[in-house]
Amino acid sequence: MELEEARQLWHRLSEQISYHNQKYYVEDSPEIDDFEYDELYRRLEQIEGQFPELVTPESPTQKVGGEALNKFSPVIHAIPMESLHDSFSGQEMKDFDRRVRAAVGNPTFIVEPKFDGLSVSAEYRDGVFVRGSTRGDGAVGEDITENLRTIRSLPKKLTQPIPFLEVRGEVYMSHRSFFKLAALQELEGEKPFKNPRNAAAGSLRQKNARITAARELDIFVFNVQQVTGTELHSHKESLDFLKKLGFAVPPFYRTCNTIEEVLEEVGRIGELRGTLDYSIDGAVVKVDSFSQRQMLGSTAKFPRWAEAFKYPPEEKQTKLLRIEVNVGRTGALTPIGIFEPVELAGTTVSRATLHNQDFIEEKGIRVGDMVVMRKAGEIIPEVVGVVCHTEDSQPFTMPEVCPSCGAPVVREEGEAAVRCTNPECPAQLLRHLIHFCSRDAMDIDGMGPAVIEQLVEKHLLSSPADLYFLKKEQILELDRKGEKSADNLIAAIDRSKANDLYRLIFALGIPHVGQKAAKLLSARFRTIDGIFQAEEDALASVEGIGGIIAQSVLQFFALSNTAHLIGRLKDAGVNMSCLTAVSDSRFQGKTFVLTGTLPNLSRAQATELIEKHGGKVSGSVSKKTDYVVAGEDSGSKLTKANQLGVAVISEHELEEMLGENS
Ligand SMILES: NC(=O)c1ccc[n+]([C@@H]2O[C@H](COP(=O)([O-])OP(=O)(O)OC[C@H]3O[C@@H](n4cnc5c(N)ncnc54)[C@H](O)[C@@H]3O)[C@@H](O)[C@H]2O)c1
Ligand SMILES: [Zn+2]
Repeated sequence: MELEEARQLWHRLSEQISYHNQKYYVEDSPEIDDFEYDELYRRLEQIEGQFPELVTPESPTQKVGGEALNKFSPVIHAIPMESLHDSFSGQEMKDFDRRVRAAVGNPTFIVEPKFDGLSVSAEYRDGVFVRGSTRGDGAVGEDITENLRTIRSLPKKLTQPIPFLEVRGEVYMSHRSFFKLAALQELEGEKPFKNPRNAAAGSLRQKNARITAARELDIFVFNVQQVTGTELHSHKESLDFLKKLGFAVPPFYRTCNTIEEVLEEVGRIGELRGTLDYSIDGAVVKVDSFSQRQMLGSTAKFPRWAEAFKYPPEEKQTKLLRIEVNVGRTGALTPIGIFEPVELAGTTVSRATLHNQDFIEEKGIRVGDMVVMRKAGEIIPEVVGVVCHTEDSQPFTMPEVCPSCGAPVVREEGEAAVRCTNPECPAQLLRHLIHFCSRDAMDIDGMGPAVIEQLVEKHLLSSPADLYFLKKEQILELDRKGEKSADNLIAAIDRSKANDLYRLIFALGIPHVGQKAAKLLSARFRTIDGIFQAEEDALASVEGIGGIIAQSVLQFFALSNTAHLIGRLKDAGVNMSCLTAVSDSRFQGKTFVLTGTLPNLSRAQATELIEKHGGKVSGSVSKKTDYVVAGEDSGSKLTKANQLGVAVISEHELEEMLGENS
């Protein structure tokens, strides 16, 4: 390769790497997996090895990845938070061993798991936690003290009042907590994190530490950055010291004297990794003795006394036996591939999401195909691609009805997913109920997700209508529900029966019908039956309701389950009429004439009121006039109205026609 060619390649690679660094470190939402990233990085390293003149301080190989965000205050790291150099083969590990031996003679190594989370520093004064920060670019990080404080496994007070201590560790999310969070995010219609590492990073770097607190993070502490009043001589000694102070240190590590032992332990950790409840993306090999570490020193980016070994993602071939369709809690249908079981990174894999029809088509997947499976982010298996079709391979198409309830499904414009729209679909029940009771919908105080979940589990709720038939004794069976709170809950349910119609319409969860559209529909059609009977034209002609909403309303009311649900809500005594007259159109098509002086309203005010409700105000009385609103000193217009037999009303009567909320 010529220098010029190398320079171009260098530019391209460093641009790509910088882009992915931004996605990964700053946005916590990578687009490629670590393995692919590592390949780009290694190509850059190779080019720089061949053409050292290309290396600048700006090169991604010379900088620690992250960048402090200005939403947090900066923290200057007194001791730089370095990265680690990666090895991908036994040969590279042997090279590392040789370099170390050349410099220090006979080293002792410690081999630990490499936790895949977010690197942080925590500082203690007199044994009390005072400050925490992210690694950032290694020199300057972000102040995340309040966020770190919410992590239970990080001690806030040490067992000894050490005058000053700074430690380094990795914040992570257990797989159990990750799956729990992903389920919650799905329920709330949020975009779930791709893997536990992003979940940990995204949860920790929250401006609002209360969000962090809800996220169940953990930490392993593996290094003493600075300490006063104590002399430490080796890594092993410092891990013991940290443990005694109350820190969670790596749950296992091994002392090795030869590279053979090191490689054996690296292999063992590799086999173990699928069985752990936290993600590891490698093993770290460290020189134990601090005096030897000092002799080895550091490069601009990482210490020469440590090396990370990265396990390649495991890939295996297997056969796609069939595709099941799962209905999520948002009603989205997801095709799930069922495979001949294979061992991948320590666990047996037989299922993987195929996401949606587009994914299946892009990859050309057919039932019966031989495919390559990979475990991404160490926990979620994925299909990399098709190896070959077999004789009996069959193309797959998504069903047109919901596999859970049989209702027709719809694919919304611009969306990859198809959804079931049935308001009583059992798969979506929980989410529907939570929405139904929420503040902007039926506003049932005390009926939150936890209570609803218990009621569903006990089979006491299988439709929103069931809420209105709940008995106090049934509520008393729930956790932490005493007499008083059961009474309150029953009262809140009861109160919600009197809600205005728009709340009910919104609560039904009709696709595309938000609170605003619910208000417009309620005001225009006045009753649930009015909406039920409305034709598409009538629906679409309401200002603010477009064709899409009209279609969606029509589809929703055409479902037999909808009629059934509304029937039961009616039986329960839930209000089905519009109670407010805010900008409704009850005077649609009516013409008014104002005459004389009205007792309270000016002409302008009266006109505004009539127009607000869809009426027209005209200057002269004719046969087409519907009402003449007459005040004091009405003259010829009143006479004319009487002659033509047009209804004459007073201001008071006009107001009565509008009800209270005019
Ligand atoms: N997918 C993407 O787009 C993307 C982008 C950027 C970076 N990445 C990933 O991040 C890696 C580079 O990130 P990096 O510079 O933070 O390096 P790194 O994560 O590979 O290694 C350094 C880190 O390991 C952590 N660590 C975990 N356990 C440890 C232990 N027992 N002892 C010491 N340190 C331990 C430390 O906190 C340290 O910050 C890449 O190799 C890639 O895997 C991915
Ligand atoms: Zn369904």
